[in-house]
Amino acid sequence: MAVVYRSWKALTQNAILTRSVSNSLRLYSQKPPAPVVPLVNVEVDDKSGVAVVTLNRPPVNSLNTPLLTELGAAIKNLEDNKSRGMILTSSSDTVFSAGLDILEMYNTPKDQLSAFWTTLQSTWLSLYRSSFPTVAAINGHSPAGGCLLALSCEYRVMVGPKFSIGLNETQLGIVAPPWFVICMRDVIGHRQTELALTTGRLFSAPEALKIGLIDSMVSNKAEAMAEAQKFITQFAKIPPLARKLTKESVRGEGIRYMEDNMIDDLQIFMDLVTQPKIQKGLEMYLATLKKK
Ligand SMILES: CCCCC/C=C\C/C=C\C/C=C/C(=O)SCCNC(=O)CCNC(=O)[C@H](O)C(C)(C)COP(=O)(O)OP(=O)(O)OC[C@H]1O[C@@H](n2cnc3c(N)ncnc32)[C@H](O)[C@@H]1OP(=O)(O)O
Repeated sequence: MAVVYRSWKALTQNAILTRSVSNSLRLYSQKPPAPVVPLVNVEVDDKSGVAVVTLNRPPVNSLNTPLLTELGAAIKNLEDNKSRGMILTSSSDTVFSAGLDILEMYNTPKDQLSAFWTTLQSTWLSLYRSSFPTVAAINGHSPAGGCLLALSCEYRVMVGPKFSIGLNETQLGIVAPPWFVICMRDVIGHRQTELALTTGRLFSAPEALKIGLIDSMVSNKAEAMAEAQKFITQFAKIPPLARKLTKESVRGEGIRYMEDNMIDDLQIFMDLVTQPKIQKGLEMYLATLKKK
């Protein structure tokens, strides 16, 4: 028995030695690990105290769980530090955000699907009810979830005329949840929302300006940033608590909807999106995007 033990021990020690030599050799031959690039950049201007939060998930800033988690953390951080305001924009020249990452909803295990949706719910709520002023500087296309992010800010400046924005969910065979609808309705009104959502219409920037989906159209990102700063500056003289409570009151319906219905909303999402027919639709939509 002792012999067996000794030889087993020698064997394992030998294996450990071999493994550690080969690990070291592998380390020498490996490239240095790629730097971890944040999916969301936050830069706070020293003078104005305004934070520029830049979505940075090339190529199209599709919203997956890690990006939404980072965005949620960034907003919480600004909240904790009593931020003066936030401008939400994109590092891409052509896309603000392509909306929810369809790969998070297609063929996804249930626990991941559930984590994805609850992260979206909580990040959305923290943006929508943030105590500080928020502006979307929309410097590219902004369909579906991208439009939701923009609608959740208090002011929208969009680079035009060539980019588009809207809630196009029905075109994909899915449904914009009630809180998406509330956001749209509060900005463009009931009638326009019904028309826009049932057709899944994407609006060009001039069309969006006409129906009030955006507040202003500019010709480049620098102009968008300047106008966004200007919007936030007007709050310098407004007492922050009065501002925050007023915003919460105006946005009460959306806030209460989410607070009271988080679990039901998740359940409805899970039931709908896991249906074979919807999965097939998402598969076909992904294929058309790839074929372009
Ligand atoms: C009452 C009950 C309620 C229950 C609710 C239930 C369900 C609803 C669930 C959710 C609501 C959904 C919200 C959404 O946001 S769904 C996403 C909708 N988004 C879109 O339709 C936009 C699709 N993308 C585009 O139109 C274009 O990409 C673009 C944004 C106009 C940019 O065009 P561009 O030419 O610049 O890029 P490409 O098209 O070549 O794309 C590059 C690359 O990215 C991939 N991609 C694009 N968009 C997405 C996406 N949203 N998700 C994942 N991947 C995306 C594309 O396939 C390309 O990939 P490749 O591998 O070919 O490089």
